[in-house]
Amino acid sequence: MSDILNKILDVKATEVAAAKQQRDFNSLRRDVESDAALRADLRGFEASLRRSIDAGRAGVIAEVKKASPSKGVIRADFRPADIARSYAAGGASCLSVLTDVQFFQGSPEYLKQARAACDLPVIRKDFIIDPYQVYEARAMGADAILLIVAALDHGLMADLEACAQELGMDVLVEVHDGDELDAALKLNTRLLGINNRNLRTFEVTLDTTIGLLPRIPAERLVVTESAILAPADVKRMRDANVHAFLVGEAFMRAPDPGTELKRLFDE
Ligand SMILES: O=C(O)c1ccccc1NCC(=O)[C@H](O)[C@H](O)COP(=O)(O)O
Repeated sequence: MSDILNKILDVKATEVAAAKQQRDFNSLRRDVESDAALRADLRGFEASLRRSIDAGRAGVIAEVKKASPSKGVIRADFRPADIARSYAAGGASCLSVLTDVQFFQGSPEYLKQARAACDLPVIRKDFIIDPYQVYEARAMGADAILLIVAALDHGLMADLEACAQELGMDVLVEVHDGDELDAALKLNTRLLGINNRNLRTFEVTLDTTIGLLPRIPAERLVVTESAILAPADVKRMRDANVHAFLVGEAFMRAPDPGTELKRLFDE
């Protein structure tokens, strides 16, 4: 069965092959590793989330997302730098910027623009299947990458994690069910995303996060992802001891995303 995740992964394989034709891996790697300014320019993604939580607030990864496969165009008037400034003013801990072009109408340029407009650490939100994309992520300024367990076998996922961590980036590993959780817990990263959206069917339920919580060791920092739309959703998660959130649509549909962030998390 060819679902949306498989379609996206097929396109990613083609994109990576084309990118390597434009610029080979060794050249990209040399440039990233020899750039002293880039090496020094890391903002600490996990550290920023933990600072918010240690201060008694929610850790909010605020997403910069124009469109998605499940919802189509979400924000037609899409200005990443303005959105980033609004999120920073609204109290976000970190940004998530979609860099996928074909399915989310994102762009690496959007990541650069958003990061340049504020002091927040940024995760490259894309479908990473090759070390080449990890180096690309750092080259565009990313402080963290997302690894989706449903898209990767364990050996590759461990290699991608090692590659990101060698470059000083944090890794958010994303799961949706118990088997994926078992695989994710074999990685070193402490950032564990639970996606409430099934990436194959688009169904959403916050029960996904709640159901997996008892199996997660205390040292992991759980990030609940997708379908957080109202203060009641935030309360439900915080009552269950989940204090880190990745939110896109609810903010992107609001006239001022940072004001909506405050409304959702301060009410
Ligand atoms: O959102 C989709 O339609 C989608 C489809 C296929 C793969 C991934 C997809 N979304 C990525 C995300 O998980 C969300 O952008 C992120 O968690 C924020 O979700 P939301 O707050 O519901 O916009």
